[in-house]
Formats: sequence, C-alpha cells, structure tokens
Amino acid sequence: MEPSNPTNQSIIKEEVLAKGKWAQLLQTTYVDPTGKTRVWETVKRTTRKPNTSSDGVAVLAVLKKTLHYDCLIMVKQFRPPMGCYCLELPAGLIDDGETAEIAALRELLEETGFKGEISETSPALCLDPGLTNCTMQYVTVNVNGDDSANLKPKQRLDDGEFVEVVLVPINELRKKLDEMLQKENIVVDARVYVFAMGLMSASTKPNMLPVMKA
Ligand SMILES: Nc1nc(=O)[nH]c2c1ncn2[C@H]1C[C@H](O)[C@@H](COP(=O)(O)OP(=O)(O)O)O1
Repeated sequence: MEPSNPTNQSIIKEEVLAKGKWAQLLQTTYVDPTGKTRVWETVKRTTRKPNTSSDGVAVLAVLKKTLHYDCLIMVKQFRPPMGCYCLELPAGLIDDGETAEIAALRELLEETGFKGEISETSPALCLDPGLTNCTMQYVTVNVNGDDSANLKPKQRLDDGEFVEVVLVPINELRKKLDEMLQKENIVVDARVYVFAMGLMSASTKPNMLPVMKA
C-alpha cells in the first residue's frame, strides 16, 4: 500500500445543504491521500468576516484581589444546542472591525461586568474540526479586583442573554469543577476542564517523566 501523505488531501467543492441565519450545513467533497474522492458533512457559521481566520474569542480572565485567591472568571448559561446549562469561559463572536483583543474585553465586560487588561492572545484554534471550521482565539486577561471599576461589576447583557458569573479559585479549580458536576446538572466546557487538568498536573507532578510501558 502507498504510504499516506495527509498533505496531499484537498477540498474539491462545498455545496450548501441547508442555511440558517447563524449556521449552515454543507457537503464537502475532498480527495483522500490515495486520490479517492470522498464527502463529509460540515457545519459552518454564517457570521465569519471576510479575511479573518477566527469566528470568536474566549476570555481566560483571572480576577486578582488583595487578600483573595486568584479566581478564574467563568459564566454559566443555558445552551440550546446542549439542552442544559454549561459552564464556560466568557466568549462571543468577533464583531465587524474588531480585533480579538477588543472583542475579548467587550465580551468580558458584557457578560461579567469586569474590566480587564490583555495579557496575551492565541492564534485561531479549532474547536470541533470533525464537524465544523469554527475557530476561536483565546485571550488571557488580568482583572484587577482592587480597581474601583471592578468593585461592583455590572453585566451589560443583550436581550435574550441570561448569564450567571461564576468565580472559582484557580488553586482548586479541578476540585471545584468536579464538585459542581456532582451537585448540578451542568456540562463543563472542554477547554475549562482541560485547563484545570493542566493546572493540576503542572502543580502536582511538574517534573514527572513519562512512564515506560511494558
Ligand atoms: N448558532 C446560533 N444560533 C442562534 O440562534 N443564535 C446565535 C447562534 N450563534 C450566535 N447567536 C447569536 C446570539 C447572540 O444574539 C449573538 C451574538 O452571540 P455572542 O454573544 O457573540 O456569542 P455567544 O456568547 O456564544 O452566544 O449571536
């Protein structure tokens, strides 16, 4: 058999099967590494701006306040596609003319009422590439809890948005997430949970070498 070379794979065409206001379903025809033509069912957002690579932003915001543990700022809301409440990072679509950083600070303010300062921005990262081309940039933000602007944070929610702010100390994020999962009928966003697993791994076994398998 010929060795497969994934770099040879390419899209031949995309046909729209159904289109709504926010999302569309396409049939994507592509060539596999053996030269065979195949099809895939693809979901895309309709809202992606021309010449941009990311649909939205998610905000990794840390609230730092004197005499308090640093907290990760999260949001809980009912998500119709999931049919339940989800615990997520503040996030949203990038509006016309916005940079990822501007969108991140705006979404953070709207959904949580906190004002922050940008720390760093990720490249566009895929979310569920077996289903959709949807991408997001992750923007890390520091929120000064001692700043007068952040003493009484007030959300600026749009009509139809119902968002609860959830603050969890970062030093026990994984434990708190597991407790919430036990107590409440929620689903935690994969990025939040993996972040918590990474933090735990970094703090409990930072220098552990991979174990040899028998
Ligand atoms: N897939 C969607 N279906 C909808 O019916 N409406 C949607 C979808 N995606 C976004 N929206 C709407 C909801 C808001 O009115 C706007 C902006 O959403 P945004 O706040 O930027 O993103 P989320 O926080 O992820 O809802 O778009």
